[in-house]
Amino acid sequence: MNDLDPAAAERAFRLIVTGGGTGGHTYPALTAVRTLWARLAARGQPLDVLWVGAAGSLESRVAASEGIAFSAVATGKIRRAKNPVKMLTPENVRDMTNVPRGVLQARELVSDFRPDVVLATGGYVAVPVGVAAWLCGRPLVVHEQTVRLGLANRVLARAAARVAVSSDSTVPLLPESARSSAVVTGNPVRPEVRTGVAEKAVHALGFHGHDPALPTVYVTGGAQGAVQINETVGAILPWLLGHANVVHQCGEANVAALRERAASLPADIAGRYHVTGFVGGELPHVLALADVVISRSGAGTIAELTALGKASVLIPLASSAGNEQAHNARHLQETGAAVALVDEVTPDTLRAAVTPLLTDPARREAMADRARAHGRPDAAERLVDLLLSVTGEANGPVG
Ligand SMILES: CC(=O)N[C@H]1[C@@H](OP(=O)(O)OP(=O)(O)OC[C@H]2O[C@@H](n3ccc(=O)[nH]c3=O)[C@H](O)[C@@H]2O)O[C@H](CO)[C@@H](O)[C@@H]1O
Repeated sequence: MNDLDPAAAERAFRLIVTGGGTGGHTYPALTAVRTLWARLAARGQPLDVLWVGAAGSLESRVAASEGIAFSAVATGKIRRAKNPVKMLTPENVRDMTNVPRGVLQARELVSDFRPDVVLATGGYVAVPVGVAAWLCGRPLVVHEQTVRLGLANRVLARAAARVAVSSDSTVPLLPESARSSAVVTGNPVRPEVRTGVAEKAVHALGFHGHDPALPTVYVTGGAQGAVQINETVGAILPWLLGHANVVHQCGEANVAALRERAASLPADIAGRYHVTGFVGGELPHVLALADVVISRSGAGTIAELTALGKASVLIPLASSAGNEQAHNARHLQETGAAVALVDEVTPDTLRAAVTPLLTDPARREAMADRARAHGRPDAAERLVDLLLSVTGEANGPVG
């Protein structure tokens, strides 16, 4: 057990965490909470956590399943348009009024809870909570998962005591006033992601036709699935199954159509194809089984693929904020750590990108090693160091 001032051991460390909307913002927050809990437990100090998020959201479900106290605040997504007048849609006007309402609700929560620190991991809901932290003079740590700052974090970076970023290349892109408070921590990956066992995936998925003599391709479009990836993979599926087993995560909304399509595959290869809407608790095992991953390039997925060292073909979501998924994919491609299919995504370009990775194991392993060189397995620990280091610092107008 580490040394700790006895007075501090009696008192719980108080954390408000906010962020969500997607897995990319939610899971790093969860990983930071778990890592902080373990760090404090090792020195005999309890942790009190309140997660502030949107009602009915992914983060509310994750907090409930982890036994973390949760409070909802109003939040609004501002839909951007090139012409500012076009932003005055009824949805935007309603959502704009939600933001000040959310700030008032969050200010009450922060002032009642009196956190030692507030951690914001992005998403629209983080804005009112981060602003409330600043208004109440509580230290705010912002964590950014992507190379380019998301909109919520661009707003909050100016109010933060520290801005934790996932890549060195983010620092020059920060607002000038936030650069001196930037710390490169990396993007925390859920610890269980590194504990997968390939054989367990075959069992957990009921993937009875899996051929252990062939490599396995994991196709994933993020939590919702990606129609573009589903269609492009679908067009080369009979060819792909001639060379590999395929686990295809396609999004719950698409699973029925893809299963119907799979029913017409020739019998000798059909067993090598496993399609599923969402990969839940078995994700670590599926990643362990995968030799090649075909995926979107959201920051969470990239952090996992680099932490594990996986060869991948990345097909970025073209409409991601600031085109950051394309930036993520190109960033890895520059060092041979992935193949980025950015401009021309067709069955032919996908087949050309995947072929050498399936037919040449040495090439695949070299790419996996270069991907691993980008990984930051200690990201959660570094973020926790930062949370503990700002405790007691004054921040904001009343600090
Ligand atoms: C559409 C959108 O706004 N995307 C953004 C969102 O990504 P989004 O959250 O969609 O995607 P990420 O790659 O960041 O994270 C997805 C997470 O969900 C997990 N997963 C996925 C599928 C599945 O079946 N099971 C499962 O557990 C992945 O392993 C990963 O941990 O936030 C990221 C982080 O700010 C951004 O980089 C993305 O551009």
